[in-house]
Amino acid sequence: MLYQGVILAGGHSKRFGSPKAFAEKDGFPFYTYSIKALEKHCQSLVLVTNPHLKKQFDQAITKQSINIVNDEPEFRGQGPLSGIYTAMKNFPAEWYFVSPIDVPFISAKVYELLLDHVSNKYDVIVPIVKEKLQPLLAIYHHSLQGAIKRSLQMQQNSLQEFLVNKKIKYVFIECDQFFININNQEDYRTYIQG
Ligand SMILES: Nc1nc2c(ncn2[C@@H]2O[C@H](COP(=O)(O)OP(=O)(O)OP(=O)(O)O)[C@@H](O)[C@H]2O)c(=O)[nH]1
Repeated sequence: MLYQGVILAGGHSKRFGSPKAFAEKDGFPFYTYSIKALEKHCQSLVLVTNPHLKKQFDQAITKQSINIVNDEPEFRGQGPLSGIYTAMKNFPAEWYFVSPIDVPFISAKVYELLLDHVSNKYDVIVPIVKEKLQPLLAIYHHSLQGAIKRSLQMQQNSLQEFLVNKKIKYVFIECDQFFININNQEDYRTYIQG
């Protein structure tokens, strides 16, 4: 089975104040933790970003095995769904292992737990952590590509809303540390420097 890693890196880090993919934990930029977690399971990785950040990623990531692309122009700036769609359109695979770039405590273990549930019965395998759905760190089946496209065409950009009526396997995960999400400077002080 072909597994494609997708790193969502097209956000503008407005709340953080500077590109958070390049903020560091223990001397390594945040995005490297997503690469590390996905590399263990995926034959190929794509980082989907925006034209403002692409050059910075091109210079920082030298591994040939990691593709760096912009969101499809027709859906640019429409959020994470646009990144997932771009990966599905340009990098054919059966399942897409998705990660954001602002979860520097992420581990390959999370995908290992989700992978156990991969089955053609489902469209998406999504973690639930402390009763909260985590759709940015989940596994998506390629058959969703058309539905994602239609949703984006209608400007329905919410990932949570997109998942309504999809065949979802919810995977309850105890360890919430993996999902710590750095959105602003206060999060950074609390979780990274604290
Ligand atoms: N490819 C792609 N990724 C996106 C897009 N919008 C957000 N993301 C990514 O999705 C993840 C979650 O997004 P947010 O937490 O809202 O990050 P953000 O948009 O940079 O942050 P704010 O500007 O503060 O809302 C991050 O990894 C972002 O880089 C987009 O339009 N395209």
